[in-house]
Amino acid sequence: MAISVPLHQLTYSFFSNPQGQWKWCAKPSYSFSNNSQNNIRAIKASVETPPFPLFQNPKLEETPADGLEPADPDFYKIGYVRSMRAYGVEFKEGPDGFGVFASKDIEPRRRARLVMQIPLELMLTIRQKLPWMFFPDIVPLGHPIFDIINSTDPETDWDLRLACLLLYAFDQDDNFWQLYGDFLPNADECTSLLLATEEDLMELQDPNLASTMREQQKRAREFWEKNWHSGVPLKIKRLAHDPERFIWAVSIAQSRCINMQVRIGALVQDANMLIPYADMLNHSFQPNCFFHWRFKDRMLEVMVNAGQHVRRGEEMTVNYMHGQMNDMLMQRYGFSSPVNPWNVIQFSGDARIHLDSFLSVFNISGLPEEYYHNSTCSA
Ligand SMILES: C[S@@+](CC[C@H](N)C(=O)[O-])C[C@H]1O[C@@H](n2cnc3c(N)ncnc32)[C@H](O)[C@@H]1O
Repeated sequence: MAISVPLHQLTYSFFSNPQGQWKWCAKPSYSFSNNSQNNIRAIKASVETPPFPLFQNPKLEETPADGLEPADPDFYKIGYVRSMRAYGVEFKEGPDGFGVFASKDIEPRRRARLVMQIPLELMLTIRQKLPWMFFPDIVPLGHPIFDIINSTDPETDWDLRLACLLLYAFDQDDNFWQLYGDFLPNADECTSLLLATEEDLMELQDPNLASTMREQQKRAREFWEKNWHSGVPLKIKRLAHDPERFIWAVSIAQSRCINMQVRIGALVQDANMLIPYADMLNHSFQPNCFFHWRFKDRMLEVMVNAGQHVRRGEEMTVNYMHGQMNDMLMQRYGFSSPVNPWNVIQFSGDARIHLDSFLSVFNISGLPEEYYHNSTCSA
């Protein structure tokens, strides 16, 4: 797992791309190398063909024309042998980290179309309400991590709880997340502001967001100090030797958690879930995909919208947040969107007429659309 890079050795920076999007990153670019041992995300394609037929894996090229790197075949294999299925999609590394791309044209259909299925067994899941419950049932009663998770508030501490479960899963022999962890962003790749230094937070030029992030960092650090003190048993200690490791796990939980109402057996429950493969979908306010929980088979399905045309090579996306402004996107995921519709000042039809008539006094009329937008939209 690529998570032990000491934070103080890194240079973090905020940068905006030509589209006006703000993003925080420990390094301005990714390292395209296949070396998970050296804390570098494994992404390089090999020329082996995966031994399973359902994946329509693209023919791997030495230098991809689109500048994106196909995922390591192992990335598919570890999920496939445990019943994850994907149809007509491929995972590639690009400017926003891993993303999911169409490997063939998807013609518009009257009904939504299935592209991925991920079974419950591969997910890390914690219920939001007491009695708390998690899947898969990997934490034995009496294990001290059980007590640590149990000491939290299920409604507010979902991120701390998921972080504990994730760290615990990494430590379990033969647990799927031990393998999947190699494909998660490490501390210098993860854009979460939880990993930002004080200097970086000052650069935000948003005192509210900066102070929220400081509080969140403090909360995660204090939780680690309380539960990872020198007297804890080794089986707890080794899950997170330092607070940076724990804060990294919280940032993974925050930036990848999917909240869903799932029915498992007779229980319908709100759950916080880390869902492998689905968590590689990047965000768009005009997404072409959505998530669907399939009760019968207890699996998450990623569906392409009805009527949606997706061309080969196009990115598949979901909408992470409805009705939230860029500061919320920054807080949770470490990026903002220049086209966030919730950062637009809402003028009612009348208000806009009033604005136009006010401006006409100054001989200004017919302002381009962007002048009606809130100029503070980049967090
Ligand atoms: C759920 S993960 C998606 C997979 C991720 N790209 C990866 O490499 O593992 C969410 C993270 O992806 C990145 N991301 C997703 N959508 C993005 C977007 N529209 N613009 C910039 N970064 C984005 C951010 O770093 C965010 O914290």
